[in-house]
Amino acid sequence: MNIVMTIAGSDSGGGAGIQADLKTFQELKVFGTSVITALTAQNTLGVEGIYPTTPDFVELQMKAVFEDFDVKALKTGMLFSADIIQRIAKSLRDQEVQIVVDPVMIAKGGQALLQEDAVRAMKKELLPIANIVTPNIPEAETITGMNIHTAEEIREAAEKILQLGVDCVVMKGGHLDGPSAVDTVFFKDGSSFKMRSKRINTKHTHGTGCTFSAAITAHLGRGLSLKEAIIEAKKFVQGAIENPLNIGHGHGPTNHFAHRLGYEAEVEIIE
Ligand SMILES: Nc1ncnc2c1ncn2[C@@H]1O[C@H](COP(=O)(O)OP(=O)(O)O)[C@@H](O)[C@H]1O
Ligand SMILES: Cc1ncc(COP(=O)(O)OP(=O)(O)O)c(N)n1
Repeated sequence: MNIVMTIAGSDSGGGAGIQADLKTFQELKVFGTSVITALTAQNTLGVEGIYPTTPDFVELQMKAVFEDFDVKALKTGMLFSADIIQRIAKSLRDQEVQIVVDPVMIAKGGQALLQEDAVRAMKKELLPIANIVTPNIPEAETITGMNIHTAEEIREAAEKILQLGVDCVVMKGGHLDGPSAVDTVFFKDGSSFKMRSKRINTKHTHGTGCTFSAAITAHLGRGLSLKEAIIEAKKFVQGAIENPLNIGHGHGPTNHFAHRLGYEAEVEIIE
């Protein structure tokens, strides 16, 4: 059995965070372990409160899992503070594990899930040891200090992020306009490719970023290459968005069961 880990915040509404990650792991047939950085009181309408875990207890959760399991790949999501990020980076120093960083900063409702001074720690401590980082456009703007509108600016921003030491940057296009949802992937050897899918006109996109990065992690845990894992994850999240559950009164969750029901989403790869 391939074992993976999520280091993230809990979403009481079940659509994002630890809950979305574990559902994705289960659907993709890997064994999911979890390290909780914060509890959120949250539903499809927004975040009502945040109760962070102490850095000591984050470290203890990681130690408990690592000393018992051979974790092949892990993802990080909501990390909340610089202190928690520093402790995670320290705990990962001696581990041989593939690392996917989803640089979660702000929830769809506008609530901050990462303190402002934590971005520095993410850039200095976490991205240099990561294999893949998956920023959406606003997150890439915060990391690079750039305004990003054009394809050329997406490439420039990705190059800046690669310079921090990560092997691969997936610039997610969910926040851009147009009939397609296009994500552009850049590797440190200079190669890149685009993944294009139909943009779904829906408000039920809560947890799309969490689900995408968890699916990448699951596929890395199953032994796929970085490129294969990213493509398979895009298909998984597309299927989950295309088949909404229509639950909750706000931005509802994506549908992780679509994959189990054999739904095959179309994703065009442009080299
Ligand atoms: N309306 C949509 N239709 C199709 N794909 C989407 C849509 N919104 C987001 N995606 C895809 O979902 C994944 C997560 O992207 P995004 O929503 O930008 O992340 P985040 O949740 O971090 O803001 C990406 O692959 C993106 O292209
Ligand atoms: C606990 C927790 N973690 C992450 C998020 C953000 O998830 P994301 O996939 O980016 O989805 P939206 O918040 O944009 O819907 C979260 N809300 N809660």
